[in-house]
Amino acid sequence: MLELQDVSFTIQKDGESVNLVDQVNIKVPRGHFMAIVGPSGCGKTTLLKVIAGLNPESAGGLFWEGRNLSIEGDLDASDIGYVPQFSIAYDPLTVDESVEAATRLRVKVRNMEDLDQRIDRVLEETGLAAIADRQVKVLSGGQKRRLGLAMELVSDPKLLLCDEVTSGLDPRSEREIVRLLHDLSRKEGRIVLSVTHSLAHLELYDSILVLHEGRVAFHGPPDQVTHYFSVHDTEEIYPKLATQTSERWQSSWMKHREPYYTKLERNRQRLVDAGSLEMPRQEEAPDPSATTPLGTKPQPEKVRTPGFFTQFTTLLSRRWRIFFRDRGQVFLQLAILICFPLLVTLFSEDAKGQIANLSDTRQTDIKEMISEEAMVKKGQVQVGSAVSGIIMFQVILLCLMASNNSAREIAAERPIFEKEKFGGLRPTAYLASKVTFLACLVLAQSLWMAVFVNMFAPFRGGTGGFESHIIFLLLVNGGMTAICLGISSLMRTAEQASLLSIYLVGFQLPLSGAVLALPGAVESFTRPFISAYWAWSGSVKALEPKVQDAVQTVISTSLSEKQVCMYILAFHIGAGLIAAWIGTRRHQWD
Ligand SMILES: Nc1ncnc2c1ncn2[C@@H]1O[C@H](COP(=O)(O)OP(=O)(O)OP(=O)(O)O)[C@@H](O)[C@H]1O
Repeated sequence: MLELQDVSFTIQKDGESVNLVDQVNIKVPRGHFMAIVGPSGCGKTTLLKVIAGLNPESAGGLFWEGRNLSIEGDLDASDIGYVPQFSIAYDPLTVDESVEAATRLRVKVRNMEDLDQRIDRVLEETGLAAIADRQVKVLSGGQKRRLGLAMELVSDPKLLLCDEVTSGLDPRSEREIVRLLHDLSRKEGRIVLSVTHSLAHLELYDSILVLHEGRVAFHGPPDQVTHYFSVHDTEEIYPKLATQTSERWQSSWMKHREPYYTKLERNRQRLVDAGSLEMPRQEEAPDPSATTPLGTKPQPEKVRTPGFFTQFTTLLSRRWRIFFRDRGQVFLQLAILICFPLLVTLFSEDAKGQIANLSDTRQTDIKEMISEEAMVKKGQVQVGSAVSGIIMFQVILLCLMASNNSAREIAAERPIFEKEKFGGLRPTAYLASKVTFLACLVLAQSLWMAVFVNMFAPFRGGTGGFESHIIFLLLVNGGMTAICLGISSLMRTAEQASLLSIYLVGFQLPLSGAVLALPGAVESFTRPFISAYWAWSGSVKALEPKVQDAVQTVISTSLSEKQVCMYILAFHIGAGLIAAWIGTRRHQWD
């Protein structure tokens, strides 16, 4: 049995305490289907989140089979299913793939047969078997709600919490979903609590909880609700609620509730006698008035959460599948991959001759060069500008790619991630899958940028210079990708994350000092944060001495040693990953 004793949830608003849920007392036995209804803003979702443990209660206690959840710990993630108002499936995946991923993330299966059986059973139960191959994006509203339920049922939850799963559906689909929830509550002693605006189909519920301004105004059998409120039709309940304060409704309910609870109990006994309630295997039908001390009854087979590696591989393969199914994303990535290096080579076309001349002049016609000092200086300036420009262009384009890689990566799917975290997903497995996916993009982009540009405008490096240049391109792309991932993980919305990441990239060039020298005070403050500077500086230091000299003639910004540049870029990667890790651990349901 689920029992709430004087449960309140309080927030601070304008320096005052406001009770969004106020002293709620209810008892819900196993195998029970309860509707939570009430006018908009009365606290239905808030109460559901308190029961789920997403909003920790400010006062009172929640009990599960007599066990105080606040003291003895919450239910296991697999024991609770929470179907939120938003869709928890990815549009490009099929129904089958969505349920499979949910199962692999939530349930430690014994083998492939066990996995298939679980998926098939859930698809059958929710009526989705016939459309298992259909993509989520083409499902109807009702089918999406069924899918949301299916993805929660994979772990056989004892407590299924549904938030507005019927809103926006046509009357027929709404009835089908309520009927489905009703049937689910008849299996394995499952408690199903459903928040709904709709006062239709109330007869399918075992009990109706009417909330008013966070307080209980009624909790009893559906056929008693009109009688209690002295109305002819359920539609008249909400206007009736507005006729007196919630305190009065609450105190009135506390006085009258016993006979209604007796009726609820009688109804329940009838169901048990008729064999309509299927109780959990190895568990006796629980006595609703009894509290069960922890561990005194044999427990049904426990569903266990899979390990890090299973969750990591499931998420990674799902990410690649979503990537390849999204043609727009694949096209954009390919276009960026091909066009950005192409752009650099176009701009480097003129510079090639100048760089070659610098080499020719020095090696074959040194005497003439000395006599024509002015010409040499001019040549040096041209070569220095060209080489520095090409390197910085590569660096900036890679920074742009980085922000495109990761700015939305976590923020855009935050609600789904929070939902999966609630279901037992480890944030470290999630982050590791993101890092692995992004590392592949970073590798492809940086290596191709370095190699492609080098084919048309060879990098004039000293010993090991080109290899160092590749490393700096990898590090700057990796650093910016990690930082943008951190931003994506910390920001509340994908729009905020994108905007901040674009600003970050936009400031790289002016603050790098490669184009214009910055005032000393500004430079020493901003430089540590400007990845582009460190990659550019490191790459310039990797040039052969005479080309490096040419670059030095056109810049007034000091260059840093290669080792220092590498350490700082590695630090940027680390800082970005730490920010991403902090963000993923943070609770950000809303
Ligand atoms: N974290 C919060 N901070 C401040 N106010 C909140 C918070 N969560 C909920 N509220 C407010 O508490 C009230 C109850 O919200 P809740 O979402 O529980 O209502 P509801 O009954 O589910 O509404 P609806 O039927 O419209 O979905 C609303 O006025 C809402 O604005």
